[in-house]
Amino acid sequence: MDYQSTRGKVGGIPFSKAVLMGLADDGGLLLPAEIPRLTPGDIDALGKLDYRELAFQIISLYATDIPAADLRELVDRSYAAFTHPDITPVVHKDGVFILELFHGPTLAFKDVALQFLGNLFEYLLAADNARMNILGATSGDTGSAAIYGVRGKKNINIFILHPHGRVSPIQKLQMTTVTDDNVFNLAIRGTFDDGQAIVKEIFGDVDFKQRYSLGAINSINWARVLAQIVYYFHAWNRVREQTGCNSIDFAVPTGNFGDIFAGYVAKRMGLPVGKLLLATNENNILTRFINEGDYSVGEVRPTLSPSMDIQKASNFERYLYYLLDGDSAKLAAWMQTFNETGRLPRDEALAEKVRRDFASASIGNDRTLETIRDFHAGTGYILDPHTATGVATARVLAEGSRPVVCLATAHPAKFGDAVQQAIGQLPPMPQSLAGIEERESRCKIVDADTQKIRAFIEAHAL
Ligand SMILES: Cc1ncc(COP(=O)(O)O)c(C=O)c1O
Ligand SMILES: N[C@@H](CCOP(=O)(O)O)C(=O)O
Repeated sequence: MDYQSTRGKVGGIPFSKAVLMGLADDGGLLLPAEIPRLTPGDIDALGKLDYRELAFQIISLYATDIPAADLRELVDRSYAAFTHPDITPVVHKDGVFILELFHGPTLAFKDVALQFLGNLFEYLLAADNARMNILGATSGDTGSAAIYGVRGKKNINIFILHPHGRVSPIQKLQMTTVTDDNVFNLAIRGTFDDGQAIVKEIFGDVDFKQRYSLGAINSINWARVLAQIVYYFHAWNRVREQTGCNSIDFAVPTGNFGDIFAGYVAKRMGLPVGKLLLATNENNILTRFINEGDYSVGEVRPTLSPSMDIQKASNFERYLYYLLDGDSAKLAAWMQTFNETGRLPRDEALAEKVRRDFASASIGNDRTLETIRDFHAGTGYILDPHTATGVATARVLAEGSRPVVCLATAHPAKFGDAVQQAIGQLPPMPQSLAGIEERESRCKIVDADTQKIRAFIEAHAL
């Protein structure tokens, strides 16, 4: 399988090179040259597999230059760090299916891909005795999952930018209490969007990128999206076993559009998905796009679901590529317009096409709290505030004819303040967080300034 850029100037790249490249060298995002289409028989056969074997089978379709035995070992090792035997179990509560994606080391869905990506980087670098300096931006969860994925690994340093004062206290501690020599946490005076723009700008300087062998752990890296496709198949199998349904909907709390894009790819592979229900918080640019065709950027507002406090959704470019039927020239022009004006041209015919696959709702803080409260009162189950936006969206938008799977993207213990506000008690603390407040912590506060970040990397890179 070869990879090509959404902007059309980079192509014919094998999987392993695409993983190391991260952002395409023409500024676009890498996509597989084609999305494999599975038959209903293939999908039934996948339904009989456990999570590790399913992951191996799906990833094999795209990672065609990694020998099968090596890939199997990478996958097995990546999911050994999960605390639930089903890796991403599905539970049935109050009429919805909850896909629990938070049983990895840092208690958010990011672990599913970043445990794998950390091991994959190590494997690819070892083959050439090479080094890598990872640069990533986080609104709270990617950062710690990436750090846990590569902490202490030889030949890798990691630099993570998070928005100062805009992540939850536990999210911050999960990042900053990892004091291995190869980990550098930078709290920027700005928003996640500022951090992501800095990362893209630095990756866009191809000389700098090559000189320091920069690696990407954000969902601009195709391997992230790839590993996230797996749990859509897994959830389908589990729900089908229980209900005998013919198709399902997924409700996905969304910020950078990586997770829901993985669901879109699963649908294109043949998974019987009815609608992808996209949940946003007050940072609702994607909801406005889906419902009104209006893609215009606003201020990033702090909310109770801080990991979704994003306006410029990186992976949206990958989706636009398919929406524009692979017209790279038009897409490149659109992205330039967006960068210059903060908005995309309105196109009602395209918006209509979008609504065949997606429906969306924007869930404010009050509704988020109300959903956590009601769900807890009815079931005893505690939703984290991100998952609550998905459950609320499912309640508003589900058509009733198909089961809905809500992606539980984080463990509630990461967002204790919001949970306490909703139900008057803190969620139970998982063992992995015990004593985290007492651990030594390391973080540098910096301006959201590309030159300063670049200089920091130069001074600390491998
Ligand atoms: C807990 C949580 N939920 C939802 C999201 C949104 O996912 P995505 O950025 O892939 O749209 C994030 C951040 O990525 C997150 O950390
Ligand atoms: N919500 C994310 C934002 C970054 O998204 P990514 O999927 O592109 O890494 C976070 O928690 O950092």
